[in-house]
Amino acid sequence: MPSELPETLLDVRDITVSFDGFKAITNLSLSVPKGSLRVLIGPNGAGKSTLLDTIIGKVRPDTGEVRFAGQVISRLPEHRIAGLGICRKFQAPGVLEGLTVRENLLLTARKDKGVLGILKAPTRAEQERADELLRLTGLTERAGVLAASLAHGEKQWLEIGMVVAADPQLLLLDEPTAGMTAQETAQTAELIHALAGRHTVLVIDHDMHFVELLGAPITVLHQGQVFREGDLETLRADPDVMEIYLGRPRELMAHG
Ligand SMILES: Nc1ncnc2c1ncn2[C@@H]1O[C@H](COP(=O)(O)OP(=O)(O)OP(=O)(O)O)[C@@H](O)[C@H]1O
Repeated sequence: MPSELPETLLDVRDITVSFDGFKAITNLSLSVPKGSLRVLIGPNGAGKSTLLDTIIGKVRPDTGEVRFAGQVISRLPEHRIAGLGICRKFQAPGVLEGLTVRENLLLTARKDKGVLGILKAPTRAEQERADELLRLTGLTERAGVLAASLAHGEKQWLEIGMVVAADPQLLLLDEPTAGMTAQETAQTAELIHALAGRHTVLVIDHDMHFVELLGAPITVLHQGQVFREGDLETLRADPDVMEIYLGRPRELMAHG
């Protein structure tokens, strides 16, 4: 492969997904380069969640295929797909509220997750990984605090840290800033920027202020198809994009 071309990690090829005859996704193709950050937006019912469900193998496409690092994964069982390094945030092992932030990260950073492995003292490498995840998520100061007493945003960052502990190649984040304050939202954008590069990140969000902070290429879905791709400025100037948000144009224009 020529080195100047970015390597495609996720390649969704012409998929159609239906539920009892209703097409939630129709002939959708999407290609995401390795190490990149991509944002997925679209009005309610556009097919965003269904697309993520299809990528992780929870839903099967009727036709078309999903390729990951060149391999067709759309016929693999869900656990095999996860094993290849695709992680969706809600698949994070739930935060254990009775443990500290560091203990939660340490638990997910353990290589040997069997009962006997968990009982052993963590290795130096596992401790270092937990500390690295604390730094990444901005939770170093909160390391010794019980997860139960974290603020909403902090708990979300801990969950992201726990997903990242498995070192997924592709990270799928479905509305990571839901319920967050403006300050927490801005910090989440920074965290996601820090993740991109080592990981490939696909984010769904309705919060256009957050999307603006991400500053990444955007794919607009509408009625189960890719409607447009571009940056936020171009999309906001596109009357057809405004049209599909009709009734909710504020959603697309929102600043803060
Ligand atoms: N399990 C299902 N059974 C039947 N229809 C479904 C199912 N899942 C999704 N749909 C339908 O498929 C379409 C796409 O839904 P999807 O949840 O993927 O949209 P979305 O873009 O994620 O919307 P939102 O922004 O509201 O979460 C919708 O019309 C929805 O009602």
